Amino acid sequence: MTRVKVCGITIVNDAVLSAEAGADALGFIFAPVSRRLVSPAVARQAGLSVGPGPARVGVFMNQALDEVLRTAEAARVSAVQVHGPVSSLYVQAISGYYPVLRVLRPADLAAEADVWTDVPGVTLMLDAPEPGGGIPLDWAALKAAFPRGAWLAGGLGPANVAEAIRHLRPAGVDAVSRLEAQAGVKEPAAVQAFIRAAKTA
Ligand SMILES: O=C(O)c1ccccc1N[C@@H]1O[C@H](COP(=O)(O)O)[C@@H](O)[C@H]1O
Repeated sequence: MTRVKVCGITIVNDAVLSAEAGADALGFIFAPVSRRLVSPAVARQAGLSVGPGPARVGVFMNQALDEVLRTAEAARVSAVQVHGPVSSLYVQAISGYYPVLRVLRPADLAAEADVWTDVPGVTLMLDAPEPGGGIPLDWAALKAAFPRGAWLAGGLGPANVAEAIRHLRPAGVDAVSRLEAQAGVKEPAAVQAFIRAAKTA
């Protein structure tokens, strides 16, 4: 069954409702550019409030390695998601401490996907060039190159996630924009419908 990540949690109660709806992972964005920026303290409290079930993923973009590790520790996340043009050494360093979701854009696939094939602790995720922008990828065009075991993000929501899964059979799906009432605030019905649609696809 496809695993489901609900990203951009900024409120403890949104973590609880996502976990109750069946989310396998919750995303906490620590990239300062994001409209869904959350503090490590709130992320930590949210993690404590959902019990041992869902993974807690810290999301970073173009941030220094020591900042990533310090923030992840303070927030007590269980995995780290890495966006941006960082080196493989940077990703490998983080994977010594946390399972990593390494996010690539379709344009990066040819150069970078093979680097991470069968590397323990690193899982690929395909996302649109503008993370958190709500723009879907061209699933049909990606089909031939989509790496086995990779996750999919980019403009996914209740209305299109089943179709995306049918095209690419990702190991997991991830969404933000289409699950929100406003930036950083979840729309409970959308979260529930997204998880239901992904799990039954
Ligand atoms: O959502 C953000 O603000 C964000 C900022 C910086 C890095 C990642 C961010 N979000 C990631 O965007 C994708 C999906 O977004 P959407 O569903 O297309 O809106 C997902 O990987 C989030 O973790």
